[in-house]
Amino acid sequence: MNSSTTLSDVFRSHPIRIPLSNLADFRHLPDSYTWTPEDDLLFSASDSDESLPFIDLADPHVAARVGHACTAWGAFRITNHGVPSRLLDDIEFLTGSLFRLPVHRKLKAARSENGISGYGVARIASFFNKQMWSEGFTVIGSPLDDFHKLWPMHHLKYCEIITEYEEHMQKLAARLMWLALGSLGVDEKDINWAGLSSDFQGAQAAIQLNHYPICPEPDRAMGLAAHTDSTLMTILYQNNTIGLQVFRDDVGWVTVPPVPGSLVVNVGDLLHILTNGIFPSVLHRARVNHVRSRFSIAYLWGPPSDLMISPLPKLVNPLHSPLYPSLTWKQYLATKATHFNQSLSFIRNYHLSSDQIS
Ligand SMILES: C=C1C[C@]23C[C@@]1(O)CC[C@H]2[C@@]12CCC[C@@](C)(C(=O)O1)[C@H]2[C@@H]3C(=O)O
Ligand SMILES: O=C(O)CCC(=O)C(=O)O
Ligand SMILES: [Fe+2]
Repeated sequence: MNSSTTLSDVFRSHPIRIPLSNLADFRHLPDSYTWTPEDDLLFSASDSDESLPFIDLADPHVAARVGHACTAWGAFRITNHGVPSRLLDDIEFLTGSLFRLPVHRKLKAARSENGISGYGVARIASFFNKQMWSEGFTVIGSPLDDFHKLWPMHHLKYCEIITEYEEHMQKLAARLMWLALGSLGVDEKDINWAGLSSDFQGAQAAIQLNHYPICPEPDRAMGLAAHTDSTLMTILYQNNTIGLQVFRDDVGWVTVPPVPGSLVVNVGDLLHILTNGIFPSVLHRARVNHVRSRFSIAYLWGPPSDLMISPLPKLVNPLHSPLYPSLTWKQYLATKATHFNQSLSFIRNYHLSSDQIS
């Protein structure tokens, strides 16, 4: 993850200050953590027993299956992905070790109000009146300084895990991107036109570690509220605890139970833009429970942060005019910091009334 300075600049003009509480201290759910449909329109939308596609990456028809899942769901689960299970155990161990530290130790690496890396609540917290039952840690660029603050004696061991995880995720993300775009007939020259190299060199990423502690009243609490990711793609590992849900307009909330060794892949807003709306970026959220702590690790993968992203010309024609203007990941993150889940419709409407986004 190089050029971290560029993505880190994004939130300088969008500071957030959300108090962190020690969730383990609460025996009852405080009002400030009690969600109702007024706090989030989709809070009580119906649950469905549909299941998210499960794709074996060794399947001979893998590209068609990925393409279908991206079009119909904007998400899918994968197996046979090549990420060693030992590495998944290591990243889960790192995540558990981090969040099990006493609060005063975690706060040594607290994210600053206008910063991007470190310990804190998810950035989307600023859009809700109620607090979410979770804590997070964002890694962009080298985690060395933050990890040194957390584990003065053992930080190098944890940095190695992050580096190895990142290397595997980078390769997997590029492979999945090719499967998804290949299913639409997009080839290397279309990608080069967009300024991306065929191995997606220069792509940037964030790693988001999430912890959802045991909750006294899970039905009234929210772990991570409904959102889409501002990425090209997100690859998520979850520990063996239920919580992730994806939303489909026609069926409601679909639970994505963990399957040991598998990963979940989400289409993000930028891939939605690149495919001119063919792939939806999936709305998802995390619920909590009163039995087991839940951990998840999201690899949020995007383009070089200053590269202009726009609908691929191959996917634009007289019947399908471009739905979105060109913009960089940095510009999109800044839009998201103001317009949150309305960001795509905001830039779409802006595009229809003008041509450029500043
Ligand atoms: C690159 C990024 C995506 C993200 C904002 C960030 O700058 C770093 C944290 C990411 C994350 C992880 C949790 C959910 C999310 C919506 C959030 O609040 O912070 C995503 C952001 C995003 O995808 O917009
Ligand atoms: O914890 C989860 O299952 C979801 C996490 C997530 O959506 C994110 O980090 O962006
Ligand atoms: Fe997400």
